[in-house]
Amino acid sequence: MTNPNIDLKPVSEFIPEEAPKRHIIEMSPDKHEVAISTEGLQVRYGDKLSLSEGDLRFERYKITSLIGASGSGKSTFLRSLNRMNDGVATVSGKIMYRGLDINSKNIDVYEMRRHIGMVFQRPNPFAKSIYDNITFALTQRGKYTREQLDEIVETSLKQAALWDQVKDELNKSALALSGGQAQRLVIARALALKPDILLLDEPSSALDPISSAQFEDTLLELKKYYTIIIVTHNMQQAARISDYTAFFHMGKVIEYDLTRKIFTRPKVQLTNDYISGNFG
Ligand SMILES: Nc1ncnc2c1ncn2[C@@H]1O[C@H](COP(=O)(O)OP(=O)(O)OP(=O)(O)O)[C@@H](O)[C@H]1O
Repeated sequence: MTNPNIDLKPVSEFIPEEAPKRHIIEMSPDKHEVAISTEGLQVRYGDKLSLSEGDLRFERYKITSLIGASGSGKSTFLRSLNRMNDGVATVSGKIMYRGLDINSKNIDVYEMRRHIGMVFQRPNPFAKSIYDNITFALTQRGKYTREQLDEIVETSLKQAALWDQVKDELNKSALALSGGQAQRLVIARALALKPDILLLDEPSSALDPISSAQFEDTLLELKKYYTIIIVTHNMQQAARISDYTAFFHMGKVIEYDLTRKIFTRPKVQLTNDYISGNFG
């Protein structure tokens, strides 16, 4: 007979769920130059812990893709890297950039974002001319001559592979650009601030296949000068452009390795299931 004073829980609740196996690449300082890293990063929306991802390192001048099913925490992670979750979520842990914890209170977030730029899923040009879109943020905080601005506009548009298409109509409204051109413009806008790291959140999901292919070529060109971390749902894209891939699942990175290893011989079954389309 059971004792009615004891609230018996099902036995299954006493057995801890087995933590999924993980495999995270080691990056040794003598072999890999690390551009940005996290230490004990956790993100909570209200009471809900949505991301608990300890220590990850991202190599300089490489492209790292963040992949995983919807809701696995990719954007939450990416947005935390340049404090886009401030005011939206509670982000604890360290984000180390050039020896500084940029998640600490005394950081000038605006200044930090000049170093770590972000481009969102949907291109969001300002209702201004192409030229002013690129120079707007610069002129808000600094003094530049017209010649300096002209030079920055030209260089950024060239890097974003848009210069040839728009060089004769820089005063045209940016709202008249096509989707692919607008995405390049917002990249040029981010590049004008001369960032070190570019964070891209599904940047080509709204583009047609041709624009998307051109966009991938642009990224491969940009990685000569920038460290790129990109969220993508497109497995082929991750396989084509990235040096490293991190697979997210339920707020954790399950596997993080060289892209060719992730896509040819992943070490964790869950990764294999995801890339072979068994879930997500
Ligand atoms: N602003 C928010 N407020 C509350 N919960 C949020 C917010 N943004 C994300 N979440 C939750 O955090 C978890 C991770 O979401 P996140 O958007 O980071 O996933 P994701 O992998 O980027 O998904 P997707 O591929 O669909 O963009 C989800 O459970 C989501 O509901």
